[in-house]
Amino acid sequence: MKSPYLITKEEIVRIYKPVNPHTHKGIQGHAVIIAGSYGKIGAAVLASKSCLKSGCGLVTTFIPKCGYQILQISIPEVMTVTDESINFITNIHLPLIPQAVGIGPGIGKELGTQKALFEFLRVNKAPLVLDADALNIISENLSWLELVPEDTILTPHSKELERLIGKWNSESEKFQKTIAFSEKYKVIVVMKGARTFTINRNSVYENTSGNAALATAGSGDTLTGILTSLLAQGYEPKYASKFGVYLHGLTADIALRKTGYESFIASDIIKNLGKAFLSLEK
Ligand SMILES: NC(=O)C1=CN([C@@H]2O[C@H](COP(=O)(O)OP(=O)(O)OC[C@H]3O[C@@H](n4cnc5c(N)ncnc54)[C@H](OP(=O)(O)O)[C@@H]3O)[C@@H](O)[C@H]2O)[C@@H](O)CC1
Ligand SMILES: Nc1ncnc2c1ncn2[C@@H]1O[C@H](COP(=O)(O)OP(=O)(O)O)[C@@H](O)[C@H]1O
Ligand SMILES: [Mg+2]
Repeated sequence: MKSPYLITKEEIVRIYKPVNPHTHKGIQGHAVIIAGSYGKIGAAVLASKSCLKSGCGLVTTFIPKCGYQILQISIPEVMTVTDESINFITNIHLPLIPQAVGIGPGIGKELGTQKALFEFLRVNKAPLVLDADALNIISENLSWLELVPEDTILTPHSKELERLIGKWNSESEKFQKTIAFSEKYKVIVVMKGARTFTINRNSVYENTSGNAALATAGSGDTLTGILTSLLAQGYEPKYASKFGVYLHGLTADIALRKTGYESFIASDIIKNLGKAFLSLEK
């Protein structure tokens, strides 16, 4: 394997498109987050809030009924559409055409949710982020990846990656298998971990921001929201995937002085998104 390209601040500053003063919320993009099940509505809250706080104009979140009040009270800026089922997602129906969709955090693996994911993948045309249980379900149905838009972004942590590509015997085999997977299915794989690598076909990019404070519940759910927001704003997946992981890591680098490693939580990622964007302005 070639040595990875580093995702540096200089490159991200070139990718970053500051907000046009004449824009409006319709132009900023409408993102959809499909997330949550009973006991894991927090994943939907975190993904939705990070999505809205990363610059898209509108966010609609699709959740099972049990999450309705939680979501509306936690984030009044986000619109909510509920499934007919109370505890988990069974039938994804969206009253809009989204500019991007992020699906998977906290959805679980109930049979009804698996069917709903399949039906959704069959009809969806919007740029897509697949995370968490969406990946776990797809691991058992890899042919479903033939349904997703080219350059869909997958964000597995190492266990989820193993479910997708199978076990590896060395680091280099892990990269080889992930590159082959990215090529076969024409997707971008963000291999999350203490070091995060973005694999786009045979190109490997290593993120240079972030620290161990990110090792906390919901940290990946917020990354899904950030990536979905960038896609909804029109960033191409090859740029959104690098920009998103860099911004996500940057929030932890900014927050660390105040929170230390121990008290940093996923909500601190969201809280520091503003400072992260500001630090990219020339
Ligand atoms: N508030 C909420 O609503 C929250 C909801 N959430 C939702 O819960 C669902 C389950 O998600 P999950 O990721 O916790 O479970 P799972 O896929 O079994 O993986 C966990 C196992 O993987 C391993 N592991 C190895 N390397 C790793 C790494 N770098 N990063 C992470 N793990 C790594 C490690 O195993 P070990 O190394 O111990 O063998 C570990 O035991 C999912 O839908 C998610 O969105 C969460 O976001 C939390 C907040
Ligand atoms: N030690 C670490 N250093 C830097 N980043 C980390 C570290 N541990 C975890 N992360 C980052 O935190 C996020 C964790 O994602 P994930 O495991 O999906 O969390 P969750 O499912 O709880 O939301 C990933 O972006 C990962 O790269
Ligand atoms: Mg996760």
